[in-house]
Amino acid sequence: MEVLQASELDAAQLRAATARPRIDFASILKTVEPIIEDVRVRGDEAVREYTLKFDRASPAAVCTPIEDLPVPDLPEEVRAAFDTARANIAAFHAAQAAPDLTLETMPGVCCSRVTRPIAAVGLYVPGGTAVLPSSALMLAVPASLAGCRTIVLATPPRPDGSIAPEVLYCARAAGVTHVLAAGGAQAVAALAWGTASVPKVHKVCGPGNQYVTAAKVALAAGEAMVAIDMPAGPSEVLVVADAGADPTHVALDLLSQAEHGPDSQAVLVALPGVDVGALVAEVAAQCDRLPRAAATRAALRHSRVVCVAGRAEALDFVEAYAPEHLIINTADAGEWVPHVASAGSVFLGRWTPESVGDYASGTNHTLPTYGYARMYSGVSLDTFTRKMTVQELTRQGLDLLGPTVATMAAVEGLEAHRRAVTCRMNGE
Ligand SMILES: NC(=O)c1ccc[n+]([C@@H]2O[C@H](COP(=O)([O-])OP(=O)(O)OC[C@H]3O[C@@H](n4cnc5c(N)ncnc54)[C@H](O)[C@@H]3O)[C@@H](O)[C@H]2O)c1
Ligand SMILES: N[C@H](CO)Cc1c[nH]c[nH+]1
Ligand SMILES: [Zn+2]
Repeated sequence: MEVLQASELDAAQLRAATARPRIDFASILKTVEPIIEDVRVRGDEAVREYTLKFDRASPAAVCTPIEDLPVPDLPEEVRAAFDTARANIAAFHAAQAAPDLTLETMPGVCCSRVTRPIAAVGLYVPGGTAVLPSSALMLAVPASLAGCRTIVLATPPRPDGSIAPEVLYCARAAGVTHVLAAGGAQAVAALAWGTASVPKVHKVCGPGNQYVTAAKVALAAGEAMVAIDMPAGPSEVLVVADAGADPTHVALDLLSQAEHGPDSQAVLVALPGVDVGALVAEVAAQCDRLPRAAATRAALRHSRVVCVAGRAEALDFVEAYAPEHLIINTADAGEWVPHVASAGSVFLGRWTPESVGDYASGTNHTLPTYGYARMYSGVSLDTFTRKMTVQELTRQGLDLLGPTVATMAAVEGLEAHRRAVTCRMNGE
């Protein structure tokens, strides 16, 4: 891990210090666009072919109603863990439901805002390098709570064509209606266009690798009439540590996101008194013990340590980086939050490893990466709903508001707009 001094960085060096591993979006699009078009034209047949090509699997069916899939038999301990996580995620997301609102803006002019579920949604659960049943919970629990009727979960099948039983268990428990045995751009395209077996959805949500993310962005910008949640790409973490932070805790927190894959990134912001040399050595030593050491080491190659003079400099760097996950491992962690503007999810104090949010505290782990935490929120109940406004005027309300509307319509030269008002007011 490269070690930098925040105070010595000029503007260009700061940009470099906050940069993520470069993604050649144009070249990924060149791969992804023909897949999207092929799935639009040939539907399930194309999905089958790409699944064979990229995942070396031939599932019995491309997409299956969940009730037709086997009920997975998992060890009691694993079921209990999934059930605890699901309960916490459900509790935190159910509490996010905002009441409808009604306001009389002028006498007799009544405006309301009501919430409606998105009828059909697609949930992408990554499965290329690791099976992520936790992502099934993070997506399906809020979709189900929001009241989405059709919930299609897509995930790459295993080599024998089946869906990982852990994903299936979480999908069933959380209210998924269909399972699409496909990953990558072909899965996202099948969800967005719909095929003979895959119900067309209105929104595709969930994290994934560069092909998944590029397909989501390309489809949302095209003719498929589909929305996406956000660009949720390779996982990343920024840890702020003070001299009192346990070096092993800090090292493992950094590694917990680096181990997601070679394109992940881990950044340590070290406050005065941190023994940076010892910490970097601890990261390397802990990394060597991991089953995914090679991929993790690759992620560490573009990870870095930034030494800061104090809280203000640390916060400036956090803002410039806008991390997906922000861990504040300091004695005064609680005092930092009011000063943090841009992070996907924040983990405070000595006893809050990022892993708890990845799995089971109740917050959502589907979060914006790559600096998108500046403008996107993570997945929540809102991800699966729309707000619809409603208005009703009384005769008195129209008399009061009508002249304003008629004048504005006249300014815009839209005569039918003006007369729709005046004919009601005075039969003009
Ligand atoms: N931001 C978040 O909230 C969040 C949450 C969980 C995981 N993640 C990230 O999700 C990612 C998961 O990636 P993954 O690869 O393990 O699984 P994935 O399911 O996203 O991707 C696997 C699919 O990629 C496609 N693919 C692979 N190589 C291809 C190629 N050469 N051409 C075209 N398509 C190809 C295949 O179709 C395959 O099914 C990781 O980067 C992880 O960090 C992010
Ligand atoms: N850290 C990932 C979100 O960026 C989510 C995850 C799933 N499993 C473990 N971690
Ligand atoms: Zn993780």
